[in-house]
Amino acid sequence: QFSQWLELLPPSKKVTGLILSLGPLWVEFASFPCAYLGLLRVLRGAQILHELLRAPWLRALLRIYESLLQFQRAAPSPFLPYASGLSFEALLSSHDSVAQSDYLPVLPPLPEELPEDEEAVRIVCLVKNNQPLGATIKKDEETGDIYIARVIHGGLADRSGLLHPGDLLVEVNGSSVVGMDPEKVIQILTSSKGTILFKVIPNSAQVSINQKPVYMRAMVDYCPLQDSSIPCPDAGMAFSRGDLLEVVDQSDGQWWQARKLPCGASFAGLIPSASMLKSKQKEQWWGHPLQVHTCIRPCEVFIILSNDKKRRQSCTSCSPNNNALSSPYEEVALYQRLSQENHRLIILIGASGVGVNELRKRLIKLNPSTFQGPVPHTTRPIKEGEQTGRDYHFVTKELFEYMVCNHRFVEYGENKGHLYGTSLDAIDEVLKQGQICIIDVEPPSIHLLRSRNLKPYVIFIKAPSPERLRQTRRNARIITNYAINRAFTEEDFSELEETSQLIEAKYKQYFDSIVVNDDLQDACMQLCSIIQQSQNEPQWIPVIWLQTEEE
Ligand SMILES: Nc1ncnc2c1ncn2[C@@H]1O[C@H](COP(=O)(O)OP(=O)(O)OP(=O)(O)O)[C@@H](O)[C@H]1O
Repeated sequence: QFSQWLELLPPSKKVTGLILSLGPLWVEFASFPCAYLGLLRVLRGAQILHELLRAPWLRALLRIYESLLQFQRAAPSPFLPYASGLSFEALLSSHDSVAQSDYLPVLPPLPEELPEDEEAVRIVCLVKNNQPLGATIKKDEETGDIYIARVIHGGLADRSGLLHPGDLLVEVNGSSVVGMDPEKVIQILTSSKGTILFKVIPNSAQVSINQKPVYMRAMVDYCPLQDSSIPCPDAGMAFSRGDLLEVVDQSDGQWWQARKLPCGASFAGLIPSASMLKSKQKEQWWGHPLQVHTCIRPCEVFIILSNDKKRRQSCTSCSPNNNALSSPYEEVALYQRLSQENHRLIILIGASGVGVNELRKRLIKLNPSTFQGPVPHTTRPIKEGEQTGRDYHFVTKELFEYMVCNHRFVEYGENKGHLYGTSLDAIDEVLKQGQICIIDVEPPSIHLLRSRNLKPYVIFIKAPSPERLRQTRRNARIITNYAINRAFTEEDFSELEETSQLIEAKYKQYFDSIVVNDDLQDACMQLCSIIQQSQNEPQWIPVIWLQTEEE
């Protein structure tokens, strides 16, 4: 009904008509919430009204309306029409129907010729709440002018749609701010209560670019409070390796705006762009500490309105990759595996002795038709009862070395004079049979396996708390370089805990999931369900894995 009525109105009266109808609608919402909302849902107009009410321009209009009403109540003036009992709705509709009213102010006619250098001024009224305003300001040191430097995506200023980067800030609450220090402007804002009035000269060169968000996985840690080059530390957003970031604004080549996912904050924070972060990494890499931080004082100020089995040797001392030169962000996209596609490779990572192999064996035993491990290659002679292709691929030393030279092995090593290795071909064989291939490898091998074909899903098997580790492994046996099947010693436990922490700290950006191996049965069940999810539910993967070879 509402939309039909709105459609019948001539274009000039649509806004007026909408405003006129809003008052009663609010009242009805409040009076009969359940029944009325239920009825509204079936009306076509409800959708339109909902969209309209979310529009920034209408919100701004309603805020102005609210402020004027407050002003009217607080200071009735004989010169204003609504002070004489005429409602604000009537004032807005007065252009046509009530234009002849005696109560209307008589405005001087527009001059025939407007001076060309006349600048439009915009008055912006924002209601102070507990959120930051979501804009930064900076001073032009030559002219003393204060500008809006940045409008933070999703913040109050952004949602109002009334403040834009490059707008010249002329007055705050009626006081001129020209030539003032940005910190002083912030002081005025912090000390003022209720609504805040900004007088700005809009940036005429402003272009509104509607950017699509880009999703990135952080491959490095970042803390704005430790970065003196950030234009406004208060607006910065800290992140750690592995965090998923929704980058909502890349218009500035140096400082992007992003939110962490899953989305908690309604507004974005400043993060360094990929090129910016890369150059910071390079600076650190070349080790010129005096040149790293050149900017001593932030130049923008954030406006805040209030406050076979061999023991594995985990290598954790070397860097996973060359951090200084690798990309600080990895663009990702949601991927849902199609039923006709190969399953994603499952990689289990963990400190030696944490139980990676035990969990892998249990999963395969639990459901051998679904889960399988790749058949390893070896140069040792075949034993009685063994079958080539089932227990091992028994190959000659020459063939093994040829495969090494051709990078066919994910990992290989020597034990008692014989070579053993896990090949990429053996992984492919499992996947081609439609099974889920599960492997456990050393952390650095992740890099070799991160490919478009395998789309690996990495699960970190984490050590439980020190107490639970000792309790649960009381009867467990381990294989070491020197002894087969001996009980864990206190030294083993300490080493296991330390290595587990180091692996997590260095490789967490590659982990898709973490399973704490406390109770073996529980860990196995948890692993099983995570693996099913990895294959059947949408997951974030590097965009590059979704591109074809030519791209
Ligand atoms: N949650 C658990 N509770 C009790 N015992 C466990 C648990 N997880 C593993 N174990 C036992 O700990 C021992 C070491 O486990 P496992 O062989 O799987 O280690 P690993 O992580 O593969 O390390 P490595 O490759 O060095 O052998 C095994 O005896 C295993 O049965």
